[in-house]
Amino acid sequence: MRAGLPIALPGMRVGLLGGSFDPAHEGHVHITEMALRRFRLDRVWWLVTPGNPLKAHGPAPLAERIAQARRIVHDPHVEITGIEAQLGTRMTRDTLAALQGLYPRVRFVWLMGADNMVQFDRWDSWREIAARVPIGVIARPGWRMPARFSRAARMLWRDRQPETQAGQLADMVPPAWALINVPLNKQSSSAIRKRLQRTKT
Ligand SMILES: Nc1ncnc2c1ncn2[C@@H]1O[C@H](COP(=O)(O)OP(=O)(O)OP(=O)(O)O)[C@@H](O)[C@H]1O
Ligand SMILES: O=C(O)c1ccc[n+]([C@@H]2O[C@H](COP(=O)([O-])O)[C@@H](O)[C@H]2O)c1
Repeated sequence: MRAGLPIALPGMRVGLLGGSFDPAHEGHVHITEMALRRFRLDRVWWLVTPGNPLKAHGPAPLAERIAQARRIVHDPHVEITGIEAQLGTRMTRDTLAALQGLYPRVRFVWLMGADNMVQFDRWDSWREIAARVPIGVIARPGWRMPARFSRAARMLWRDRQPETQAGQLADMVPPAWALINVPLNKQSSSAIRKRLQRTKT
């Protein structure tokens, strides 16, 4: 195992929550706890990205975002990582390929909020991502229906699992995905950034 990377035992179910976390907020903590419980995961690793390939504006420095995320997460089952910077990957497809090479016996599940499902078909090699790992989608206010009827969801409709099967998602052979309904949380990093900007001016 490469120095500095998280430890995972063979057979562990690890959820990967990729994000800008600019800044991390209670919504991230909430969906992480929901994902741990409903997808029956052993761990969730936050992958704090050096920068979302689809977002034009660069986020705050990685070290700052990681330090702030660590201040708000207290669950020992959750690890805040800068894995993509460590591995030198930016595209999710490349990150997953690298992680699956490094942890061949770990069962990874890609996690994302429903808003990301709506633009998933614009991600690099998104069909390959869906073929590599099961995907757990978590409800977000205003995005449940758009996610359900998104282009990616339509193209992967055969692979959609009923919510009642969410606990088995990590054991399924991909492509497989499930959308879980959870108590909604309105927090968003862009709203926080806007508020901070207003207080500065
Ligand atoms: N309140 C929330 N409910 C559900 N999912 C969320 C919520 N906040 C963030 N997520 C999900 O967490 C992951 C990381 O999100 P990200 O760091 O982009 O935060 P964000 O609040 O969505 O940021 P921004 O407002 O800048 O887009 C994404 O998959 C996103 O969909
Ligand atoms: O690989 C891609 O093409 C790709 C395109 C858009 C977003 N992503 C990933 O999606 C995750 C969520 O990003 P964000 O900025 O919405 O928090 C984060 O891990 C990004 O690297 C990945």
